[in-house]
Amino acid sequence: MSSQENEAPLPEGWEMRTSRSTGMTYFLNMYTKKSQWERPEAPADPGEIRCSHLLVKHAESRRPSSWREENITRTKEEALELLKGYRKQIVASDATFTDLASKYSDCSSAKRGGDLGLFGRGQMQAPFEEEAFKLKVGQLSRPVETDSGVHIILRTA
Ligand SMILES: O=C(O)CN(Cc1ccccc1)C(=O)c1nc(-c2ccccc2)[nH]c1C(=O)O
Repeated sequence: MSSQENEAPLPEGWEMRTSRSTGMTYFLNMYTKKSQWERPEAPADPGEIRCSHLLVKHAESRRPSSWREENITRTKEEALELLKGYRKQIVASDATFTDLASKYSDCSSAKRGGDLGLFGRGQMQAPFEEEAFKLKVGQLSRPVETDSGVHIILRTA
């Protein structure tokens, strides 16, 4: 029994492989298919993820206007209260994320149930990216503030 087999399980998203040419053990990131010799300490970076979000804008949003409302005047606190209410409904299964995002999100993605498609790091505003890349698939974020407004994020892939 080599030391490798009886060590702690690998972090999520990694697999152990043996090099056909050298017989050496290496580690494969199952998302990006990148390999490395060092035993990984953290879950594999997924490279790209897919999320949906529900954005509630407010008077301090960089662009306080949306398909829903020409001139958005609610305060940031009111926006946060609205968003917490939507999150409660989703967690209690009283409504679906897609349904509420379609009806209430101030982002143009509301037309797609909040779906933003696949994105990698460096594409979204930093607070949004930071929260989104922490989520496991199927997990719903806590409210996140960006220059656009306040969001809840659902990781879908
Ligand atoms: O922040 C601004 O100056 C204006 N934006 C940026 C924007 C505007 C149109 C389409 C995409 C992004 C928004 O306010 C905005 N941000 C988002 C957004 C923010 C974070 C993640 C995904 C979308 N959606 C919107 C929107 O109107 O539809």
